[in-house]
Amino acid sequence: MSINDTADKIISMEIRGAGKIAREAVSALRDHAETLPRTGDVSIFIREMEQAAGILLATRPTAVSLPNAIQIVMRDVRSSKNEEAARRNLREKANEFIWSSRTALDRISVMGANHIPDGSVIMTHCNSSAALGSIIEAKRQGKDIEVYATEVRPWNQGRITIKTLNEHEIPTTYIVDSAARTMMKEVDLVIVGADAITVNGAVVNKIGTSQIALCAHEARKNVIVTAETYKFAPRTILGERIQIEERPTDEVLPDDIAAGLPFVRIKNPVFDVTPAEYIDLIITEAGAIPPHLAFTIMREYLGWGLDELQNQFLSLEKD
Ligand SMILES: O=C(COP(=O)(O)O)[C@H](O)[C@H](O)COP(=O)(O)O
Repeated sequence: MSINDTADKIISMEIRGAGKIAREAVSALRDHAETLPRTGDVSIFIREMEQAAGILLATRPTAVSLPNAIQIVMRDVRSSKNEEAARRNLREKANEFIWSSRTALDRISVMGANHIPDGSVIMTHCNSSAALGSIIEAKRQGKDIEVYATEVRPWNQGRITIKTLNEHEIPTTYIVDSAARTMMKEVDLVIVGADAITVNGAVVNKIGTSQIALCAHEARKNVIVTAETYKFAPRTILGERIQIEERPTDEVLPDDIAAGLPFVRIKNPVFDVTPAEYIDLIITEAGAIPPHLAFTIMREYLGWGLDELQNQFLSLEKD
């Protein structure tokens, strides 16, 4: 798919969910490289690819999987000696990312399932392939499980979730978002995905996740986050904050109704932040970690955040 088509589909949410956004963006970059005529000048190729990456990066601001995936694919391209090497590098890195991101999901699903005891009642929120993968794998292992799935206003991603759960014949109860606390007493554990994880172990995920985590904490139920390592945000080491996407207000209330309510302001933040103290475990393809070990994942798997930090200090010393 072309860069512009992919970007449009990410903006309109036809392509959504942090993992899928990353894979589709990478595959669009790989396809885009193939459409560029050979000029023999590596700097032209890099410039064109940076421009394409910029279009994809501007689509949605919160899921850190998007800039991370682009960085993974573009990092070595930027230092390639000639055009052929740059092209080869991009193709190889893109294929590797897509493959490893799928492998990561499989690993997380197995590890996640191992953390779901037989007989569990699970609550999930939004539509996360990593969270659903774990639930489906638990069922495949023969565990007797049940799920409470929330509606997820205003986009109703919960409908995609219940459709998938239904396809796997997993008994599911569909509830409105505001029923989460009432139903928490029926639940044994919460499993959700992530759009970003910060250096202090806070998890950014679909709006409402933090309320559910708070209810789970109050009811002493475990909260498990399933997230590939590329959902961790190394730039938070440098103090960068995760931008919470605000979407159009007519997703919450149609414009014609809003127009008749001049004193009413509508807000539509679509992600929220769950502090580390409300999270029991983060399951990544590299293993399950307590949230306060987020830094370790960044250091081991996403080293460039630290390179940047190092470079910043080096340039300070030079000044
Ligand atoms: O919050 C969402 C999706 O939000 P939106 O629908 O606004 O993109 C998902 O929980 C995470 O992206 C993780 O998903 P996955 O595990 O599939 O990467």
